[in-house]
Amino acid sequence: MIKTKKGILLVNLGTPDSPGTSDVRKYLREFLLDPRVLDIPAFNRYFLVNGIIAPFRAPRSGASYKEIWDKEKGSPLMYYSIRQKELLQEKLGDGYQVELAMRYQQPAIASALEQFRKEKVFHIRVLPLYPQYASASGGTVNQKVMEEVGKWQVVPEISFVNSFHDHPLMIETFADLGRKHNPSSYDHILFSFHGLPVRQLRKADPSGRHCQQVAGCCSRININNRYCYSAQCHDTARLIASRLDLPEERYTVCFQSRLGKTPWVEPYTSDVLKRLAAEGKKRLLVFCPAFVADCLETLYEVSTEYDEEFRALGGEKVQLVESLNDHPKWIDAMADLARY
Ligand SMILES: C=CC1=C(C)c2cc3[nH]c(cc4nc(cc5[nH]c(cc1n2)c(C)c5CCC(=O)O)C(CCC(=O)O)=C4C)c(C)c3C=C
Ligand SMILES: [Fe+2]
Ligand SMILES: [Fe+2]
Repeated sequence: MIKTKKGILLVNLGTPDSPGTSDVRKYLREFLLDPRVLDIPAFNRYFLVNGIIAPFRAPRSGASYKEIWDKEKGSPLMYYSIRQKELLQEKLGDGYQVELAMRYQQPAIASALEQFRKEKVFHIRVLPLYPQYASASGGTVNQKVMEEVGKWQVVPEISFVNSFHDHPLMIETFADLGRKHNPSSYDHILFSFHGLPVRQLRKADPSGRHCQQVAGCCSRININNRYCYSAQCHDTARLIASRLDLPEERYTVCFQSRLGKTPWVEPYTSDVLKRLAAEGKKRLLVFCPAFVADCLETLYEVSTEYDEEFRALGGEKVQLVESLNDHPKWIDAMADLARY
């Protein structure tokens, strides 16, 4: 029997090369021209991205990226992902070869796969770094990998992780990170997930009649909705809350980062902030369990924008719980997901 290393391909979203407008525009164009992300007719997508989003959003997003950009290390999403790759390689040892890729921009999925081919690694497990499944996140990663290996003469033996929203070690890591902030000293706890257009949830519903059409459709996960993004988000939040002994009335699940005017999964985090401020709540602790590394959506949108929004409404503090980043228990969770 010929012994070879086993390959692990970690894939996260990607980030611009710099916070400069032209790099951010390049990044946004590649990202938003993906039909799994902006799932509208191709003509409308090209018009929206090239005519509106790239020219108008890029300078604004660039200014936000500047706020979180580290002078030496660059984008937080990138440097935490590199660290995760290094630590996972250390943990798994010589029997495995770990590569990191980004779905958009660099390092490209094709180059990471090429590394495996060069090293004669023909067993590969793909681990998209998104706990909850969405076609716009893990779905597009796995599709891209299939497209790339589909061009090879020898198609490798390959497996894909779809999602890991309830992985016990990941749940425990979020709970550990939350405990550091002493949740009982906050008036309310939010679990703020990245949002998703409602039409994408509907398309992922195998029955076509349940998700977003029946009240409370996905507040509980079951065999029929187990790959529903919203159902997985609610389940992740419920599991973290239960590790922290938080009763239901002490926390709210909500969704941030809406883009455009079409309906996205509700409740929107902004609306929840308004309701809580009106109820007289002053201090909020916010988990962002759709992300495994701190990034623009946590460090800027939550820590800066939502904090300012909430203070303007009479609140005192929005405190972000840091992401999984390089927490040793999260590296154990990754190793558990990776080993085969
Ligand atoms: C149609 C638009 C978008 C969908 C659908 C979407 C899904 C989605 N995104 C993530 C994770 C991340 N998104 C990030 C940034 C980001 N997301 C969108 C749009 C959609 N995302 C935009 C336009 C941006 C860019 C930033 C901005 O201009 O505001 C990031 C952060 C990247 C970074 O460099 O820090 C992450 C991570 C998930 C998990 C997801 C589906 C569930
Ligand atoms: Fe996003
Ligand atoms: Fe649903």
